Amino acid sequence: TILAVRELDVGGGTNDDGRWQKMPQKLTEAYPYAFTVSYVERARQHRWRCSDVTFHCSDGALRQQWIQTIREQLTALTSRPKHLLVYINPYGGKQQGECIYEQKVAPLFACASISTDVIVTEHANHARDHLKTEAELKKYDGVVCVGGDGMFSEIVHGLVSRTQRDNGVDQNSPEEKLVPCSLRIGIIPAGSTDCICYATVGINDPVTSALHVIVGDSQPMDVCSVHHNNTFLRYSISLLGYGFYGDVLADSERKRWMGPARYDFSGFKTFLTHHHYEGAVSFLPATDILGTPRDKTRCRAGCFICQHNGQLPNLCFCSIPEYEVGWGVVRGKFLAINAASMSCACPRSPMGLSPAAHLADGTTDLILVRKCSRFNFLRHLLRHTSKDDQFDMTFVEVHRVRRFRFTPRHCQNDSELDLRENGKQLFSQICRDHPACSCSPAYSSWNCDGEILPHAAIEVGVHCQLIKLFARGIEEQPLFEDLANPPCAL
Ligand SMILES: CCCCCCCCCCCCC/C=C/[C@@H](O)[C@H](CO)NC(=O)CCCCCCCCCCCCCCC
Ligand SMILES: Nc1ncnc2c1ncn2[C@@H]1O[C@H](COP(=O)(O)OP(=O)(O)OP(=O)(O)O)[C@@H](O)[C@H]1O
Ligand SMILES: [Ca+2]
Repeated sequence: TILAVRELDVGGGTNDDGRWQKMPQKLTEAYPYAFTVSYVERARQHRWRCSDVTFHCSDGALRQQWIQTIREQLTALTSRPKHLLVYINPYGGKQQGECIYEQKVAPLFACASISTDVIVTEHANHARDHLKTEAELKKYDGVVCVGGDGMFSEIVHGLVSRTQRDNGVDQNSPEEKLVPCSLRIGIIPAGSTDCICYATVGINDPVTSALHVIVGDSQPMDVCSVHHNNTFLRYSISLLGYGFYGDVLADSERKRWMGPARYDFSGFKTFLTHHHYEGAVSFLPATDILGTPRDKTRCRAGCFICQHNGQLPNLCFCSIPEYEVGWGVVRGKFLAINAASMSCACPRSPMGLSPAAHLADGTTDLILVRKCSRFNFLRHLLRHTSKDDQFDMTFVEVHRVRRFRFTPRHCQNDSELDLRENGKQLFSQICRDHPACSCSPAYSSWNCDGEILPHAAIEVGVHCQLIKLFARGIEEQPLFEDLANPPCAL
């Protein structure tokens, strides 16, 4: 794939790649007109690199003809962005955002003749609010964020809210069908988890992501809307987790100074605390789709399942009252309730929370981990780091759903609570106020893509392919990697 072409001044010796100098002087005298073509070269583990190849010719007009023809071909590729709006979070991950952008990404955008407006954010939600109200979106072919999953989430909230407002859609109604965003989003990874980038590109590497932006890739993605009592709370793209992942996040927020290691520290602490939470999960299973959460097939570039399911009518956002038919309910005590709308693969767990989940199939995988021993929970967690099936355990169940609701036990109808239960509720409240007590507190928090939600009772619906990323999904690794990388791939 060609990225750019430029003239090379052979006589003046100004070129810096040193390649032509290796040619015998006689040859450079005979072919003094040179031009350089930059192209994408695939490296190991889904990495892409920019490589150059220089061509020499004997006459200047011929060189101009080559350059002009290649430039015309490149301009004709309408999927490639020409103007981008870039937001950089200077405080994400290891605080390298600005440096990564200036050193690795900006030169590539310049080489591909992409113009950029760059905003270094000054506070949290700066990017979100700028997109929501001020940004002149008509000027751009896409929005790029430099940061982690939190920064990506800001961009999604800004763009989705803006699109709904521009189209007169009320975000507060959980039944409303949302209007898809037209601008694509690029992520230059510079965060702590980078799970969106990892699961859509296959690696968290800034140069690879920049090249996917330049070649104009497009990957649709599902977005979950989260409501509480007919009030909009947030959107989620990767993980909604109550219990374990909620508690890990709540604890780790107090340890931001530790950087990315805070998740391991809080993970270990939360694992030892071993709290469980009681409640009811009701859900609308996706029955009309291809694929299940226990499949061996994975969502990969050009995924057939996403294409197929993406075309199905999504009955949960229309006014057919019968959609209530077929809801399932599970009540009990849970260590974790997770909804993974995509695999959530990341360096910590290369297969992810739900390895067979799809990026754009209009569903989320609802994973219910019931109360069990610490030993069994550890076995379950450990399976996330290997190829073993984390769902093949008696205390774990998984459903592929279009919608779900969670009601913590102490929030349920008074009529459902008998006297004895009311007594327990009071007891739990006391426990919440006195953390030294060894029983579990009544409520956990929801971890919504790395943000804590203010309510435990929520209602969630999946909006199929609401946004698009500058990515193409993970490409299948070729059987013989070296054959896929011949030395002079143009
Ligand atoms: C024994 C090792 C087991 C390892 C099991 C690891 C499973 C990890 C699955 C990670 C899934 C991440 C999903 C991504 C969520 C993002 O939207 C969000 C924003 O960036 N990240 C987090 O909330 C950040 C969440 C980070 C969660 C980290 C959990 C670490 C668990 C460590 C448990 C240690 C137990 C050790 C017992 C000896
Ligand atoms: N200028 C800023 N100052 C402070 N916070 C910011 C600024 N810009 C963005 N943020 C906030 O910082 C939070 C974390 O950012 P980001 O996602 O880039 O990194 P991270 O948390 O280290 O990575 P991850 O989300 O992958 O774990 C985001 O929620 C974002 O809202
Ligand atoms: Ca999905």
